[in-house]
Amino acid sequence: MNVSIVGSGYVGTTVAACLADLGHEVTTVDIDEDIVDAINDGDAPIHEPGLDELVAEHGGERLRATTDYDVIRETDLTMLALPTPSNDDGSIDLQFMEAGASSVGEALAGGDDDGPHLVVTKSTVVPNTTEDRLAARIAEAGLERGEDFLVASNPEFQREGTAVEDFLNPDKLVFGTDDERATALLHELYEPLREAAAGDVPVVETGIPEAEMIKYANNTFLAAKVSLINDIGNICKELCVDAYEVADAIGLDDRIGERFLRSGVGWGGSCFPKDTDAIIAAARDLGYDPAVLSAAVELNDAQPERLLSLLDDHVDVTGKRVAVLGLAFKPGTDDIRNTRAVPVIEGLRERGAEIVAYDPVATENMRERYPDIEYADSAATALDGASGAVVVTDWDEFAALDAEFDAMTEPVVVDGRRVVEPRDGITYEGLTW
Ligand SMILES: NC(=O)C1=CN([C@@H]2O[C@H](COP(=O)(O)OP(=O)(O)OC[C@H]3O[C@@H](n4cnc5c(N)ncnc54)[C@H](O)[C@@H]3O)[C@@H](O)[C@H]2O)C=CC1
Ligand SMILES: O=C(O)[C@H]1O[C@H](OP(=O)(O)OP(=O)(O)OC[C@H]2O[C@@H](n3ccc(=O)[nH]c3=O)[C@H](O)[C@@H]2O)[C@H](O)[C@@H](O)[C@@H]1O
Repeated sequence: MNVSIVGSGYVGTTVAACLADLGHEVTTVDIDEDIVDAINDGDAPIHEPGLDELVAEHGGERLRATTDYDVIRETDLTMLALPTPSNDDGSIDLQFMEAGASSVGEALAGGDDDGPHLVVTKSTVVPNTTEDRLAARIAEAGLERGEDFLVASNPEFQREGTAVEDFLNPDKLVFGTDDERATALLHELYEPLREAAAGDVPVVETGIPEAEMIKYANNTFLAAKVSLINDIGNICKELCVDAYEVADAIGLDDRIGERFLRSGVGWGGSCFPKDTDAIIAAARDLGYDPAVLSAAVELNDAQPERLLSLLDDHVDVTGKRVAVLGLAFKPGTDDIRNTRAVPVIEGLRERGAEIVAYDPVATENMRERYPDIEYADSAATALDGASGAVVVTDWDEFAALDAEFDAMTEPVVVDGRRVVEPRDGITYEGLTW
């Protein structure tokens, strides 16, 4: 098939490169010329394992990029993979989606009338957005839904750090449609993926708002699961009980499941925080206050300060050098959006600490946000002379740290991710164990 994808960030580029690898002709449309040039030159615009190889192989050939929306007229369907950030009150900000939908409408209106063009919402949007807001923007170009264009929702469940692997081997595909022609096109699009996937890939055929809600239910359920294990972990810490042994045991109950039971400094990233806020705001708008989700957010917001209060128990960090190990919101990515490192850095600054931060790949992104803190080029350099270290991201390399702690002035390590091995010579505090 010939596919266009509007928005070539974390999701758009990964989906585009994977679809190209599966044999489709794919063009991404982005307003950022650097991203467009990178893809056409065969360079991935973001850090994501496995993506460099795919973009190197297909970029400029089966995978192309452009700033020109008109290209979508030549394609069989268009996916919208545009940002859906939060407004100040937590509600979803649809300005990028609406601008993209308007541009798609204008591009389609400028072409020949050769049947309806399918526009698929890949981005995470609150239920009814695709039909009420995006279809309306497309129609403003003088197009008729059903005649000139169709809309559908096909939410994406990939995680950063494993996005390529996740996209190619999803646990489900969700097709939210109101028209058999749209359903058929989505089946055609994903047929090569289902053939190549390691296991069976079930397809959930449903309505458009249901598909949109499935995405929020999926993300908020997982976020709340982590908050629940953090709540249990905080109790465990008070009781001197190891929350990880508890989690391993309850994870054996397949009604609970072993995944997403790692307690610690909390969930960050580009999606859990904004999606939880967005669905809470949407619910409150309708007069319903979701108590469990609100509590999950509140608990998550408090974990970084719990981490720092454990450090306070051992060191007065005022005027002292403190190492922050890990800046990315999770390992395997350079993404710092809503990383727990930000409240940790803020809390250390409030305490008057001199921060030295280290991350294997996210340093440059964090330097843009905090140009005035010191960045080390290795964990060893960050620890050298530090009075206290806090672990914020569970990068594998932190598990191998050992003699490096000997260079600390006050060897206190507070681990927010259970990654450092406790050893003789350091005071080790786990957040929930
Ligand atoms: N990041 C992730 O792993 C996942 C994200 N999602 C959802 O996917 C959506 C996109 O997220 P990301 O890829 O992370 O966003 P992103 O911010 O990485 O990428 C968005 C891209 O859209 C481009 N853009 C903005 N306005 C545009 C316009 N009018 N026309 C063309 N291009 C435009 C930007 O230049 C950027 O390259 C969001 O709704 C997010 O919630 C869903 C699953 C996973
Ligand atoms: O909508 C999205 O963007 C994506 O959001 C999450 O993916 P992602 O944010 O990339 O990463 P996760 O692995 O889910 O981790 C999110 C946060 O939870 C934290 N986490 C995760 C698992 C756990 O056991 N404990 C824990 O604290 C991580 O450290 C991280 O800060 C979902 O897992 C994806 O399915 C979804 O597509």
